[in-house]
Amino acid sequence: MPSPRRTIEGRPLGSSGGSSVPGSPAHGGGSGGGRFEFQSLLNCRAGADPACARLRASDSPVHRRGSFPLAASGPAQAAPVPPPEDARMNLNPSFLGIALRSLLAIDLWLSKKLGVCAEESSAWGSVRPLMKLLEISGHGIPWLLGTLYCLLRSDSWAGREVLMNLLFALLLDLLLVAVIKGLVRRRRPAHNQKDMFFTLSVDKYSFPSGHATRAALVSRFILNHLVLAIPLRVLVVLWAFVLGLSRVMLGRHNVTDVAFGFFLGYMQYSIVDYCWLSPHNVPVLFVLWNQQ
Ligand SMILES: CC(C)=CCC/C(C)=C/COP(=O)(O)O
Repeated sequence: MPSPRRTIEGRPLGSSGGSSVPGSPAHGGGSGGGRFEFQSLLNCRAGADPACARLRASDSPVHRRGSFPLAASGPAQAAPVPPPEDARMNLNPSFLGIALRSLLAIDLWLSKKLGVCAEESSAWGSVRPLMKLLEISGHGIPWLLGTLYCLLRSDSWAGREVLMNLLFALLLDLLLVAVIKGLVRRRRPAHNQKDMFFTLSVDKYSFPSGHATRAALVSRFILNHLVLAIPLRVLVVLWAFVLGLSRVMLGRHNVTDVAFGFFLGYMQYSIVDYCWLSPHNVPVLFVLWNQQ
């Protein structure tokens, strides 16, 4: 017969003798301390043991506020030992904590469900090449090289000004995404294949999606600075949306990476618009250009 788990005092846990020695599992000092305390509390019968009474008195939020009669009676009250902060958080998770954990669980579940072309053998594996083409259409390299090429070929000042700002927007986007990815360090989904074209070191992380930020930024930029017929404007918005969706379908990202990416890209355009580079506010850029 397996022997019952014992505390460092030699009394079995879960009967009536949960120890509250700091650093012991029952006190929450070891890994998973909150769970041990919770088990001890469940197994305690009211008034059966002073140690149990001490645990109840120090753990419950009601008792901590001092409004429970047991907390004010009995010899164990002489030196109540408060549990460590992390153990209290395990027992009393905040509303925000529960909401965030639920959102994360829904995010992971939905992202896995939507990752229908993460592999060739996946349900929609046959459209994977098309998704990868979309991936290249939102990659930083073609956008940077394309903008630089157009800038060098442009023969109008108005065109140069717009392209100079697009270049600034693309560089700002790369910088902000790299900083946030480096800070958050959220791993890409487990079902992602590591076959992405030309990545930076931070691109092993997934939050936020760089393709989604670029899609939102560039499409807002184009809609504001190019005169396009309505069908083309719809196409631009559609491209941005499908590009974001394809990130999840390819298994590169979770839904929240893309949603935040869209939000960030949208806000980045506002920054670019606010700091708009022109011969009036940054004459040096345009004077240098004139001298070439
Ligand atoms: C090397 C350059 C200039 C850009 C990297 C572009 C890239 C690979 C971004 C990662 O995008 P996701 O975060 O959407 O996977």
